[in-house]
Amino acid sequence: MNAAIVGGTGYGAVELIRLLKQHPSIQLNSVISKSQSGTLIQEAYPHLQDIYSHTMDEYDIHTLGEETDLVFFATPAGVSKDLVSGCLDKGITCVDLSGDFRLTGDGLYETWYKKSPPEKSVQKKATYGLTEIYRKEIKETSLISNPGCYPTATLLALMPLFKTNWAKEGGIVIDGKSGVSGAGRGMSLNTHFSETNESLKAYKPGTHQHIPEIEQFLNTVSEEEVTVTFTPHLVPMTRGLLCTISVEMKEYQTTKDVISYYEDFYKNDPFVRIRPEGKIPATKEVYGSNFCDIGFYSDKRTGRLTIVSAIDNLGKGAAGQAIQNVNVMNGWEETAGLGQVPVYP
Ligand SMILES: NC(=O)C1=CN([C@@H]2O[C@H](COP(=O)(O)OP(=O)(O)OC[C@H]3O[C@@H](n4cnc5c(N)ncnc54)[C@H](OP(=O)(O)O)[C@@H]3O)[C@@H](O)[C@H]2O)C=CC1
Ligand SMILES: CC(=O)N[C@@H](CCC(=O)OP(=O)(O)O)C(=O)O
Repeated sequence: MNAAIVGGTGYGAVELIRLLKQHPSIQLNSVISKSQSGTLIQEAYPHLQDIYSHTMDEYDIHTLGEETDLVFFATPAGVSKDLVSGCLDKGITCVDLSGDFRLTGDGLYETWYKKSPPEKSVQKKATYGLTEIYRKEIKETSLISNPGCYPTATLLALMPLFKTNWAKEGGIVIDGKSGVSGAGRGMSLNTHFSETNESLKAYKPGTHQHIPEIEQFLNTVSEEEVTVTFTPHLVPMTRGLLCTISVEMKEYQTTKDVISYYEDFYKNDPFVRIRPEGKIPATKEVYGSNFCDIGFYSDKRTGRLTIVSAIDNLGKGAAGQAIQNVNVMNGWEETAGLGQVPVYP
């Protein structure tokens, strides 16, 4: 299968290039760059010398239609929503890493992304690519809306809990922490070295665009309406994302019982690793991989359950999960191209 990546010089694209190099059934035949078409990717990323040796292309739907079966959009919000339908018309499968197709409720995308929404007819074709939860739907779609990084870690931690009706719908507190690559490669005052190094800061409390995404999908499995308090933090590390989630339980369950339920829930999912009692995951333990590691502590004293979920924001949080979804869509081994053991230390 021939694939193209749009947004060629961004971090998501570069992670896709790294992972696709190991994929047995996908041939990368075009890296499309708005800012640097005509140049070699190694001009921007010397580590990719001899890894992808064609010059980067301009976006041209006719060439894509003739040469490409699959397009990954690794572009900022607001780009893919206008390009995807042209690809689908030509029979090209699309995987969108941005937030353009994730929010389905009326007015949600405009409110949280401050942009005009995608055409409803195209939006309807999108399937949310949280692989472990929507595998059946993913098999039947040609447009994947890949989840956000914080929602991936949060929903994998919380969906099982709401499916079993153990948690109260209110009072969910999510403390998210991301490495700086989560903000992409573009330069900004917020992310440069002296602003982030030796510092830890919260941003967008209560207003982050991933809040409606988390609530929308939890609401598909909860009895009553779920609301979440989500505060992301920027951490002075390159990669990695950790969500520490506190939930009020309807009835106390021991940590052992919670773990045993999650182990069973994810027993056929090669990328979700449930930690044994007393072991809480760290971002270093998933670095460079497609794993989501989840640990638990159930507090009898407060009646609250703490869930800690760790991913690599560029792996399971973006490019890794995008490839996992393509594997599922094509009936390939779900782990194809994704066998990387986390880089440690
Ligand atoms: N970084 C992360 O950890 C995660 C990112 N995402 C999402 O994935 C997408 C890509 O993220 P990331 O790679 O980190 O972002 P980057 O900012 O690193 O890269 C995005 C790339 O898109 C291209 N681009 C920028 N503006 C436009 C435009 N107006 N039209 C077309 N192309 C444009 C540029 O590449 P060029 O000029 O070469 O075309 C740019 O480098 C985003 O939507 C992001 O929110 C989702 C989960 C995690
Ligand atoms: C550290 C950092 O800035 N992370 C980004 C991650 C979100 C993202 O990638 O945006 P979409 O998934 O909505 O497209 C942020 O908080 O906005």
